[in-house]
Amino acid sequence: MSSILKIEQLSHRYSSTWAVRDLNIEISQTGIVGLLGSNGAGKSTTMNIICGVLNQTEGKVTVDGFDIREQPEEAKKNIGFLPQTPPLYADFTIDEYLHYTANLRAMDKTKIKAAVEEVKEKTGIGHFSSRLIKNLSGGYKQRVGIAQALIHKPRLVVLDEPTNGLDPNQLIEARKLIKEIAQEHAVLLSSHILSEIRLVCKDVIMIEAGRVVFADTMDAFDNYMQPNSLLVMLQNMPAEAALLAVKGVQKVEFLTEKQVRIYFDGDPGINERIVAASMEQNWRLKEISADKSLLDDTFKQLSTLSN
Ligand SMILES: Nc1ncnc2c1ncn2[C@@H]1O[C@H](COP(=O)(O)OP(=O)(O)OP(=O)(O)O)[C@@H](O)[C@H]1O
Repeated sequence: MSSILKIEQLSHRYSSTWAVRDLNIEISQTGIVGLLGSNGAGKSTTMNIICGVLNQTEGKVTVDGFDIREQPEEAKKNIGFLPQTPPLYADFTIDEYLHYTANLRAMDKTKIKAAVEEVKEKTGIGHFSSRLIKNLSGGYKQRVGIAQALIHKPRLVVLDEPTNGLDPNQLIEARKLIKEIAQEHAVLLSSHILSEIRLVCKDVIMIEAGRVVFADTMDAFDNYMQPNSLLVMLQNMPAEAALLAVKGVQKVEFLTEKQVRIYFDGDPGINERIVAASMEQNWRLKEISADKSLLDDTFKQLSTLSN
């Protein structure tokens, strides 16, 4: 399969500080790839370079085989971009705006009308066609932003923090829409929120201080990010001191009569030691599992450490 996006040895410097260093990324199929990183990690810089908004200091980016710097017009035919602040015109209606963006994309004039209808249908904004953009809710403005990124049917759709600032209902709708889009397009989506990336992405690229620190499937990421707490169900709950006596246990938090959260030092041998202690002291262990609910915190700690 031909590569949709290929980034080779990409580096970018703003005056004296490097925002991106030696980045290599390849996307060859539809689906959603998450670009995860804390604030200032280099996500927007990378996306702006991919989309030809910013010229890189070093390295090469090709989209659908075209170099974004050397053949920008060809490359941009296959890029749809939703920047962090959507480029909307408040005094345009949805229809006016989408016709305008289609013209900016130098689309074949005879195809624009049908393309506008199709993208409105896809993003669920058809019923607001003649409403001014300034009178739309945040969630609908975001949809219009996504619609302009899709209008020319690019192979690659780049969404910079698309779920930022949405309320819980809008979030659910936006995730659903992005998943639908990913059936036909390769989507690169950035976020600084791990749980957000987990909800929508199959693959994740984590960057910190401009460098890739992890790139694989979301499942592999969960294994890489070993949580340092466990959820343990015990029929005969012991006293705190008995749990703290198990080697590696640093803190315990009783959640219910039978469930306890155990914080440990990161040594994976903890499971076996808890099982052994339970057998010896008749705690009647029912279940022991990695505590994924705190992974967001682990991610925050990891990203602070690498800064
Ligand atoms: N125009 C600029 N001039 C100078 N430095 C910049 C500029 N834009 C970004 N930076 C710096 O480059 C680094 C990467 O920024 P970037 O915006 O790419 O990160 P990010 O991961 O997108 O973070 P955020 O989510 O906060 O936008 C940061 O240290 C930032 O301060």
